[in-house]
Amino acid sequence: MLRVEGLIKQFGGLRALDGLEFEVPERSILGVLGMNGSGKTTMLNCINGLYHATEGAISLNGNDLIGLNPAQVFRRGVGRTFQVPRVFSRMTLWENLAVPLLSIKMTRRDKDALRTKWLKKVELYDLRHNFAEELSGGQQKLLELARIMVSEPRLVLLDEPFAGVNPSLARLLINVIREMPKETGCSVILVSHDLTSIYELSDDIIVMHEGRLLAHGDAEAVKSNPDVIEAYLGA
Ligand SMILES: Nc1ncnc2c1ncn2[C@@H]1O[C@H](COP(=O)(O)OP(=O)(O)OP(=O)(O)O)[C@@H](O)[C@H]1O
Repeated sequence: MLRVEGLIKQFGGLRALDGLEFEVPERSILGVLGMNGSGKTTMLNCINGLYHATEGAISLNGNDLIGLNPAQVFRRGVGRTFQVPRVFSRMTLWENLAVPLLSIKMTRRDKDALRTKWLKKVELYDLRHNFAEELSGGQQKLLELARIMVSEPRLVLLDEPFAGVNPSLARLLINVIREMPKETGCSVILVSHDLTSIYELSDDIIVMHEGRLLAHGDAEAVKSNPDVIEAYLGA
C-alpha cells in the first residue's frame, strides 16, 4: 500500500503540489487525470525521489520514502516509466532487461526466465537481439515497461504510457497493464490524458487541479462530479 499524506512541492513561488492525500492499495490501479500543469508528473517525481518533497509523507508498505534518491526508491520496490521512454538505445532488448537485475540476488536461470516472460508479454521477444534504438517509439514504451517489470516492483509509476503509441500497441499496453496487479501483486499509478484507458483500467481515480485533488472516486463518480465536468472535461 502506498500512502501519500499532505504532500507539498514548492518551486520558488509556485506551489506545484498543495497538500495531496491519497492511498493506493496493493493489487490496484490508481488513474490520475488533470490538465497540463496540474502537478501529475511532479507527484510521480516526488514519489520516486527525483524531487524532494517540501512537506508531507510518502510511505510504501509502512516504509518511509521521503528523503531517498531514485536508486534507493527503486531498491524499495518502485519502478517508473517516463513520458519519453528512457531505454538504453545502444543495447539489445535482451541486454536492456539485464540492467535492473544486476543488483538483484537471483540465479542466472531465474533472471533469464523473467526476461523471457516479460519480453514475450510485450511481444518483443523475437526482437531480443535487436538494438533498442531500432524500435518504434511505441515499442520503446513497451520495452521500458518490460524492463521495469523484470525487477518485480511493488509499485509501478506510469507517466503517459499511451502518448504517441499507435492504437494496436496501445491495446497491447492496456492488456499488459491490466494484468500486472493480478499477476504480480503490484500496485500501479497511471497518469494519462487518455480518458478511455483511465476509465477502463483504474480501480480508483484522482483528478488533480493546481496541485490539489479536485475529485477522487471510481470512474462513475468522477465522470459525474460537477467540479470535474466544469474544470477538466469541459462538458
Ligand atoms: N523543475 C521544475 N521547476 C520549476 N517548476 C516546475 C518544475 N517541474 C514542474 N514545474 C511546474 O509545476 C507545475 C506542475 O507541473 P507538472 O509537470 O507536474 O504538471 P503535469 O500535470 O504533469 O503536466 P503535463 O500534463 O503537461 O505533463 C507546472 O506549473 C510546472 O511548470
